[in-house]
Amino acid sequence: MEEDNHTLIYRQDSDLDLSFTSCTNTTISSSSARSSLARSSLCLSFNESTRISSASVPQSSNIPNLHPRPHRKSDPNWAAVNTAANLSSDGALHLRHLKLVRLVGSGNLGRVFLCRLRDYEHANFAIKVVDKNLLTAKKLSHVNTEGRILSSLDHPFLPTLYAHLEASHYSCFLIDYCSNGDLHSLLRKQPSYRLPIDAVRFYASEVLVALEYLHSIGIVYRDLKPENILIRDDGHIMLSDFDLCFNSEVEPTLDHRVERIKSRKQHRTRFGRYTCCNGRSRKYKEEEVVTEFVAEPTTAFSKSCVGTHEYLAPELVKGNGHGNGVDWWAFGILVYELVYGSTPFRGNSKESTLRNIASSRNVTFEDEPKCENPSMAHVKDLIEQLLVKDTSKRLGCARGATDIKRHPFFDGIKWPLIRTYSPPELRGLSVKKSGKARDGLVTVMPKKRRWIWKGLSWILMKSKGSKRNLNSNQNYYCYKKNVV
Ligand SMILES: Nc1ncnc2c1ncn2[C@@H]1O[C@H](COP(=O)(O)OP(=O)(O)OP(=O)(O)O)[C@@H](O)[C@H]1O
Repeated sequence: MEEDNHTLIYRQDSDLDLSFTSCTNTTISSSSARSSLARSSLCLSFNESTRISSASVPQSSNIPNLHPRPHRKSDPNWAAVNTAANLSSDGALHLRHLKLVRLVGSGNLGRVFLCRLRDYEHANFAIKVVDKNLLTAKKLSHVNTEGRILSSLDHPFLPTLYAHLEASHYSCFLIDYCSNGDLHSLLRKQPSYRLPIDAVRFYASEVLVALEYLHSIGIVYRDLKPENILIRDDGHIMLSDFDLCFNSEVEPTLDHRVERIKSRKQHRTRFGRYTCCNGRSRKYKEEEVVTEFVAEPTTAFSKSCVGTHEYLAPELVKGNGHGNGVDWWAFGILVYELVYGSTPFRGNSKESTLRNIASSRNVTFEDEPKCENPSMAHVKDLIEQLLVKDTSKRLGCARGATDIKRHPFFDGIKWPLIRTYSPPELRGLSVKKSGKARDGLVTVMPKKRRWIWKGLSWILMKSKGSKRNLNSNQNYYCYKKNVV
């Protein structure tokens, strides 16, 4: 048994719970079961032997020790798991501590069950059970990749690995349970399979932040699609399925960019009040140096053909090697699908879809009645900039999410506060209110509080005596370099 503060690795099969097999006939929960139309991921190995990046091959089957997880320290699920482990005679979590509730789905590698701790009914977990006897060496290496990556994550929009249990020929990962199923099933419940534009912005923003985190620790995800975006009970997302990821080096930088801002010049009057020049408001263009944190694995390189047909980037289809850009292409396809209910290059067969992606055909949008909503124009522009076939011109490839966040489609989003935004109200989505959520994506603060915040930030700026501010693009999560 190995244990650190956060993960308990069970190594003995003394309490092997054979209900993994007996549970398979249980009905799949409708909220979390994946729709039968879900698209399966593709993993071709014909290219892999030649020039695959060494970082993409799992070096060992061992899950490394976890780094501290500052963002989930106060998570009550951790407390429940630790309590169960501490009460055990050897201080370890075992399969016997868990009670399987029902099967929620099956994938390429294994089955996922909803489970609870036997002595604590209030916390739901998902356990992914992999029967290693049934897997080929290639699939086993995917399980190892998934385990290594899960053990390195610490982000609200990514799963927390509470325990990795090895029992006989089963490998089990205990992670967060997402009661609202996946975004693909949710999309199927909407009229014309489309989401309202504000809901698109909500999910796109959360996915963007999750991808930003993965890239900042050198992980290229490669399997972005609505099927892999799970929805937690509070309505926020959790990306899942890390078996197709690959690792790369990443060199973080702090970039300085000059931004022209509009401001109103103000003078202090002798009465001590603020007023505008000549009593009228005048706009001045000012320049401000904005410091941005950029950590994008621009040197990532792999030749394996993995992903899901409709979401594959052209460079991946052509098989000459690909890097970080495949995730930004897939992000463009995702946004398109959320807006239009289908993917832009889909053909009558998988082959014709691949041909459309590899062709020089650009993304097109269906004719719509004239729409007054400026967000529609913005979202189309965002999609066009992401679905650029030439990676050197594709938005995100050079500086990652930092550039994408500045796109007008995301105007008004306060990135550091993203977790506090209320999820959209959608058919088929049942959200447990935490009481802390803000209403709407672009929350307007009461006037009095706005002024207090402005005052505070002015005082902070003065006290630092610096002309350079970090703008809202800065990353607030704990950055870890090459932890995987
Ligand atoms: N944490 C979770 N909470 C709720 N449902 C989950 C969770 N993880 C997975 N599922 C569901 O279980 C099913 C299987 O998930 P899993 O990740 O094993 O398969 P998959 O995504 O098909 O994997 P692969 O793409 O490797 O075949 C999916 O329908 C998924 O929606």
